Amino acid sequence: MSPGPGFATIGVVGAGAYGAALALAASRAGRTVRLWARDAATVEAIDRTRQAPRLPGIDLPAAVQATARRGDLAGCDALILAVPTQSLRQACAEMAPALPCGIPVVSAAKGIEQASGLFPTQIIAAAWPGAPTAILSGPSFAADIGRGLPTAVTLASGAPDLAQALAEALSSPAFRIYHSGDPRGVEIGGAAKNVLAIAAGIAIGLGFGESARAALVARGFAELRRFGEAHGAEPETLMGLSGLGDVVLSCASPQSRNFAYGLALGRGMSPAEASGGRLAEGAFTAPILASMARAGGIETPIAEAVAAIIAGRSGVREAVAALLARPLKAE
Ligand SMILES: NC(=O)C1=CN([C@@H]2O[C@H](COP(=O)(O)OP(=O)(O)OC[C@H]3O[C@@H](n4cnc5c(N)ncnc54)[C@H](O)[C@@H]3O)[C@@H](O)[C@H]2O)C=CC1
Ligand SMILES: O=C(CO)COP(=O)(O)O
Repeated sequence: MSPGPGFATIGVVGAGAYGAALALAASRAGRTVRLWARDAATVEAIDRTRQAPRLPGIDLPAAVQATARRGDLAGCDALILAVPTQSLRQACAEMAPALPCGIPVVSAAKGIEQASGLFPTQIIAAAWPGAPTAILSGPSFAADIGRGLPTAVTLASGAPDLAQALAEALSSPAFRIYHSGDPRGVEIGGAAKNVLAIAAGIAIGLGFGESARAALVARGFAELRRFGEAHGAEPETLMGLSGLGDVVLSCASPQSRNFAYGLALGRGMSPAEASGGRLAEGAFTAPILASMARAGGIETPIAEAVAAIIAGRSGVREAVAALLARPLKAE
């Protein structure tokens, strides 16, 4: 594919699993990519092995150049921030002074900032005034993208033309990017699905079986819709790749770190042990999502239960018993 006008060079900030996968995807779409890591050791490892430490076994092509120098991103036409949600504000603050005014900034994070209740594009807007913002989200494991398996995600911006141009610039045959003008809907799906994946993992870890998982996913999706619509999300967005699509993926697969975290909780590990040092975004999102829902009078009992377990206010069996004791009502 030949680079379209304007997006020949893409900067990716964060050389973890997803940053490396998106850098590779962008290179497959014909872009030149600068992959920025905050530590020189990661850059040295990529230069030496041509693989990112968090995405082992996947070779990065020469079009992906790793760097720890912010100045190397100055010539980029758009920036993708592939860092955890709770680090997004800091990443913006670090990058903004080094980059040209008006460069589009795309978040790939799936969560809600705990301190503020802001979604990723809102964090960028607050921390990087003047930057056009977008969100990329949808069912896509970094390893699947890396292996070139067929994957589809959504890229949304309040400026729909920007979303379309970026989606076209970053798509390739196996990595299909749909575009959307509903960033809030896309980012709410990405944030909430991680909480539901933890809940699904807990149910399976407790040995409750597949029928229980299906019930939890369906009732959890009803929560996601209530929360999303109350925050201005379009129902069609919530039913799409970034909502329903990602719920289906993350609640079904132990490849999901959030699901795996829930699985470990359900099998009796403490919240501190359960992550095994891996990022489980839903553990950070659950408490703030539940508290935002409570403040808005939105019922989210599954998110409440996950938040209570993570905070140590409830054991897994106790939390599930409370869910099962809820009054039966019209669906
Ligand atoms: N791994 C996956 O399959 C997918 C991940 N995501 C999302 O992508 C985001 C990042 O996740 P992963 O890459 O998987 O996590 P990861 O744990 O593999 O990597 C995170 C990277 O961010 C870097 N980082 C943290 N704070 C930073 C900062 N202030 N400045 C620069 N770099 C910083 C870390 O050094 C690390 O390299 C999360 O929000 C996650 O939900 C989304 C879709 C799929
Ligand atoms: O977001 C993802 C898949 O779409 C990755 O899920 P985990 O962060 O749970 O691994």
